[in-house]
Amino acid sequence: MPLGHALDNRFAQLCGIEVPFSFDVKRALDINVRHGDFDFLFCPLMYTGYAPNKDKALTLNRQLLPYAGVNTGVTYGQWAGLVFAKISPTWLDLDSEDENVRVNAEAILKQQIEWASYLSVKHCVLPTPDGNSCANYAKCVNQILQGLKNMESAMKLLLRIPVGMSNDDYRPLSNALVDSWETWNSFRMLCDHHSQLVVALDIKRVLPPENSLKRWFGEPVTAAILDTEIFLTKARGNTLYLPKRHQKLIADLFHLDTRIVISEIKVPTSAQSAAGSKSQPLLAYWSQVSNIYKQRDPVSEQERSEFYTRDILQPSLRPSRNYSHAISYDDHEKDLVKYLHYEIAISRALLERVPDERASVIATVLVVVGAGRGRLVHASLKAAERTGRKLRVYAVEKNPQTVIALDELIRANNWDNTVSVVSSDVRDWSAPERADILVSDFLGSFGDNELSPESLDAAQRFLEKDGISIPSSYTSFLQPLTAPKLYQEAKARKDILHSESACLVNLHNVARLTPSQQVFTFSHPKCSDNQSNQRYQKLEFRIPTDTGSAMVHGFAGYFNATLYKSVLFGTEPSTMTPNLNTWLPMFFPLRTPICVHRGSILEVHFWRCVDSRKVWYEWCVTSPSSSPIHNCNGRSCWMDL
Ligand SMILES: C[S@@+](CC[C@H](N)C(=O)[O-])C[C@H]1O[C@@H](n2cnc3c(N)ncnc32)[C@H](O)[C@@H]1O
Repeated sequence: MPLGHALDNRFAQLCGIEVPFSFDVKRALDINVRHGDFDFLFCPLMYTGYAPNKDKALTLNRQLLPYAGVNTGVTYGQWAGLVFAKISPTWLDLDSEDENVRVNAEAILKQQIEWASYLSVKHCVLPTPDGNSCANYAKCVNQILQGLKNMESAMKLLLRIPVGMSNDDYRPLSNALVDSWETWNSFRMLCDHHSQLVVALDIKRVLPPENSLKRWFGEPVTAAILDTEIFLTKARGNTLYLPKRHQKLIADLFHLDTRIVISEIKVPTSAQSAAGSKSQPLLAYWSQVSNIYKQRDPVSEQERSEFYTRDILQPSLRPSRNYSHAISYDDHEKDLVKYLHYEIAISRALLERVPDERASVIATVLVVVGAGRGRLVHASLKAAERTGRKLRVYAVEKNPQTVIALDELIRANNWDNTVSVVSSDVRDWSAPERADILVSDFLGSFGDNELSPESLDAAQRFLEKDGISIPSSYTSFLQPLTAPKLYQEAKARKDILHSESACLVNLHNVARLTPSQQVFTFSHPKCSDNQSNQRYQKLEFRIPTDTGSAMVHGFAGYFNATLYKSVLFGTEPSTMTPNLNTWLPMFFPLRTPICVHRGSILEVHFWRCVDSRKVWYEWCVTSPSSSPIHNCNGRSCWMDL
């Protein structure tokens, strides 16, 4: 049973089969998909043995070419959903010195795509370009891509790119070898990053180093073709298996929604006996892939709910304008992990501040600044109960709508004796007494990007000299990314605003090129009122030598916060707190992507700028080449004070 059907997902294209040319596509579909184990067919649409007359240029559309699929009874729905068309490579020498060969190749490439489009095929796999010379090939594909824009069916062109080496090619790593990622990169740059040009990876037996492989996780890898030669046979029992690294690669590709294709083209006869059936020689290969799919970690509810937000640029929050709708609070309040961390931090602060013997006499003054609908007030009261300490709470909130809900919560729970609701901006509030503990939740995805430093500066004037701020510090982090999808999205808007605005993104189809590095740290309470909230940081990211070259489309931004002493949480990937859901990573784009080479240094400058009305970031790259300084004077994105 096809993998998609077996998993109750009849329309999923999870595992396909590459078959040789056949005029009778319906029969091939019946054998492999309808009555077989595969979700789709990957097949040539033109007889592969066909060769045009080398001495004569073809007249486009005049010559009848040997196509498959003519009058075969395959429905348009089946062409669209069950067939990936393979554009035959044998005579497609689009960069030939010989003009006739080149012109014929151009004509036949176009005709094949037109034929596929006429049949409603949605995926056409293009032959691998020659790494040394492919400009004319790219020019033809680019012309086709421009034509596709206006067509109803959004056909994708998959460029077939080998990854690793087959046994025959194997030599210890040599500089002379063309890095296939570079071939892909130069081809997509020639086609101006067109979103319908994607990748079909040809997975080979000997895989490149881990970092080099990881680059593909940022690319639009729509299919991965597994040659049967990558499967090994156990000495005893004749059982097929996949090497560990291939297993992991396939699992990672499934995670990116890549379709896996098993190629029937070179099935060894030994495999037929391993499969135990001559009629279905690929069953054993299919089982290996299917097991990898079934063994993936189950998708959590949270992941499922975030599925449709993957790799979509969302405007970053602006504290002065957000939280005007109840829904913003609904989203925040779902994060139980966040509130639990606050509760633990407040408990520890209470225990250290008030000794056991004075617990019944001392009431700690705790101010929640930006109390929202009261979740931090609740966490504070739970901490008091848990530690047996007394509290006097002020809940300060500037949004009058939210204050209604906050007030309601306090009265409904009979907390009025302990909690006073203050409907005011904290900057304008005259506190009736000094606070021992200040609890706030102004952190943004990049730590300080929702004006936590400025808001807490205003609150510090009513904090006791030895008072505690929760959080007590937070640090932002940056990490260079390959993220062509995000780049395409920003570019499609065709304005400077989108190409240099920091956004929130559920990062999925991206490659993280180096570990992240710290950018700005803020601590509270501040030692001196004069300490500025402006910051400047220069960072140097070294691209690992086994990565090869890579494209940087921008930077992911994260944060880590210390709530109180050892109570920490954050989103920085190497230390991130599990199930902390409030914050998506930030994305700081580059207007023009920058190519970095293995072992090189990527030098980045980041500024946090402040004037009397607003706060904003500016950023640029100065090595290996210089970018413009982005978001000059906060012209595209800023936070109002
Ligand atoms: C991220 S929400 C947190 C709400 C609440 N603490 C929670 O955890 O559900 C931040 C809240 O701070 C409020 N706020 C922002 N700046 C403020 C200021 N200067 N004074 C008072 N409240 C402020 C906003 O209106 C919003 O309700």
